[in-house]
Amino acid sequence: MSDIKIITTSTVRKVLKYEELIPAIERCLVSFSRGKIQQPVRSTVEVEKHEGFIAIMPAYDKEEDTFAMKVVSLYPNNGENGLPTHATTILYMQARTGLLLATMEAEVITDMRTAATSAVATKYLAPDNAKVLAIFGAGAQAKSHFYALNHLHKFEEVIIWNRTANNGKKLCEEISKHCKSVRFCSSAEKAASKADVIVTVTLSTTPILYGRWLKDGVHINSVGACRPTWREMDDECMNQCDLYVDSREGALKESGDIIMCQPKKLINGEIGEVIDGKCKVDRNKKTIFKSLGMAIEDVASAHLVWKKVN
Ligand SMILES: NC(=O)C1=CN([C@@H]2O[C@H](COP(=O)(O)OP(=O)(O)OC[C@H]3O[C@@H](n4cnc5c(N)ncnc54)[C@H](O)[C@@H]3O)[C@@H](O)[C@H]2O)C=CC1
Ligand SMILES: O=C(O)C1=NCCCC1
Repeated sequence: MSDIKIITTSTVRKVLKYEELIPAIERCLVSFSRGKIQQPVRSTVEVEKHEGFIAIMPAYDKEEDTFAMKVVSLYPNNGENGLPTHATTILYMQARTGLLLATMEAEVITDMRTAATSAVATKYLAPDNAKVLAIFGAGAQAKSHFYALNHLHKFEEVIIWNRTANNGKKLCEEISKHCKSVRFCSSAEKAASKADVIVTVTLSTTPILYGRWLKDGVHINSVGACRPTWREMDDECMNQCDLYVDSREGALKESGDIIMCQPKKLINGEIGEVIDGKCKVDRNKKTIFKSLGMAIEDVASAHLVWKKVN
């Protein structure tokens, strides 16, 4: 047995590329919805004293014979102290023996695989000819979402809204090298009402996106609000849209946007069912992809990284 490898952030950054990651994510979303993935809904431990939580996320891909487990902590208040709000590690194990092959620093994997998942959802749910992308938030996920979505589709205009204008403007500066028209907008309403595709990637626990702002046919990737009492979208937004999720089981346990919605909001399908042709989509309708994040996305990403370093 060779030594266990420690794979650092800089290695992950070097080897993980959207051109391979996006198809790998698309494949595993289908496998998940076909029941070919063994993945419990993640277990979460609340650390009330510090307003944080820690979750463990294991999954086994029966077709690929790959296994990994991610540990993720989310401490929203860290941001105020200049610390990362999320900390993540993946244990990549040999499925055949259960032995540990590698420990991977997983922040870049988490940013990229979440954005790749939203890119896949956008490919299947967004209106044809989407021109304007609005991103709500300016953190790690906002950045990765721009790059993943820009990889699949060239938007004519990208609008960033963020609670803190300075951070929003900094993100605009960075991504303006890759898109002709990028601007910061201090009004969430104005940003949303122009957009064909909206990405919400904030740590807000109350709605920041309202149904009354939405354009016809808009597609929303809602990536934040991963706790049963947290919201990113108001009831009107939820009720105007057809709703797709990564995992029904996960969404019904964790998504405040779905659990708290009045009247009760029905899920149209899992994105894996859409890709697989088992669930028909009307692209003229407003759609939401509610992403909670799945361990199998980490398994697929870690496997790509592992193949590159071996
Ligand atoms: N669905 C998934 O697979 C995953 C979801 N996430 C979620 O995505 C969201 C963004 O994560 P990161 O970019 O890594 O975090 P980050 O800490 O890098 O950025 C957070 C962003 O939220 C904004 N924000 C914080 N509090 C806010 C409030 N009350 N109202 C409006 N904006 C607020 C900040 O200004 C910042 O732009 C989080 O909710 C996170 O938990 C993260 C990883 C995976
Ligand atoms: O899937 C993940 O990774 C996460 N999802 C929700 C927020 C924490 C990280």
